[in-house]
Amino acid sequence: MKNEKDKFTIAARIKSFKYAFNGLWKFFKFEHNARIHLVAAAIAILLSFYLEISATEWVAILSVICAVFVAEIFNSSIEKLADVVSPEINPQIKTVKDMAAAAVLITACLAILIGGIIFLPKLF
Ligand SMILES: Nc1ncnc2c1ncn2[C@@H]1O[C@H](COP(=O)(O)OP(=O)(O)OP(=O)(O)O)[C@@H](O)[C@H]1O
Repeated sequence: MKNEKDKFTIAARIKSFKYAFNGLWKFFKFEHNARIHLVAAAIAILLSFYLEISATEWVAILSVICAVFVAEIFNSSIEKLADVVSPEINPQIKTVKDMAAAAVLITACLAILIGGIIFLPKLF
C-alpha cells in the first residue's frame, strides 16, 4: 500500500532540491578540499576563455571539473558517515576512507591530464 511519503508532489520535489543545495553549501563552507578544487576550477575556466578553446574542449574541461567535485562530495560524505559509524580506529574504516580518497585521486589525475592535453599545446 502506498503511503503519503511515496506520493509525487511539487512541494516534496522542491524540498529535495533545497536539501541538495544545502549539501552543496555545507560542502563549500566546511570542506577545505572544496576550496582548493574551486580555485583549480576557476583557473581552468579562466584559462579556457583566455585560450578560446573549442566547444569539444569545453565539454572535456567542464566534465572533468564536475567529476572532481562529485568525487570529492562523495568522499566527504563517506568520511562523515564513517566517523559516525566508527569514531574509534578501525582497519575497515581505514580501507573505506582510503578507497573514497582514491576516487578523488583518480579524477584529479584525469583532470590534470585533460588540462595538460588541451592547454599545454596552446600555451607553448
Ligand atoms: N576511524 C579510523 N580508523 C582507521 N583509520 C582512519 C580512521 N579515520 C581516518 N583514518 C585514516 O586517516 C585518513 C584520513 O582520514 P580523515 O577522516 O582525517 O580524512 P581527512 O584527512 O579529513 O581527509 P580529507 O583531506 O579528504 O578531508 C583516512 O584515509 C584513513 O587512512
